[in-house]
Amino acid sequence: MSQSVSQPAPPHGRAIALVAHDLKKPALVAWCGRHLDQLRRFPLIATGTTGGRIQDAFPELQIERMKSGPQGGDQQIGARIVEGRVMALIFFVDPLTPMPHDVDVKALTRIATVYDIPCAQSSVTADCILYAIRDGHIAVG
Ligand SMILES: O=C(CO)COP(=O)(O)O
Repeated sequence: MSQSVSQPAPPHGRAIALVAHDLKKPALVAWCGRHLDQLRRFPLIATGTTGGRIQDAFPELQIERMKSGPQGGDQQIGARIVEGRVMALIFFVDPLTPMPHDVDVKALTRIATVYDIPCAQSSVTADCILYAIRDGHIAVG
């Protein structure tokens, strides 16, 4: 008879979306590492490559991965925002490298603004968003 191993229930409620351009991925992985206790309490979604990097570094996190950003992943996260399923967007943007999918990047940050979703583009601002969630200033559900 096999022994059942109890898994923690997956968190529910609105997600924290995690996205980073290539040169910023190490900074986002490091940021996640500093906030594992808080991040594991929320559903996490990410663009494909970003989510893979975070998952590799922290296998204990449950991350729903979209397509890669240039393949439509930014748009998938934008759609989740429109559906009311995202409470914060952590998007470490590389402002110095031209992106072939620049329109998608703009569309994602634009739709976050349209829906008044807190959006952080750096570690310090991402910290502020987590403090705001912790202190009840951002609705989780
Ligand atoms: O390009 C991105 C955001 O615009 C991120 O996509 P990846 O996480 O797939 O690299």
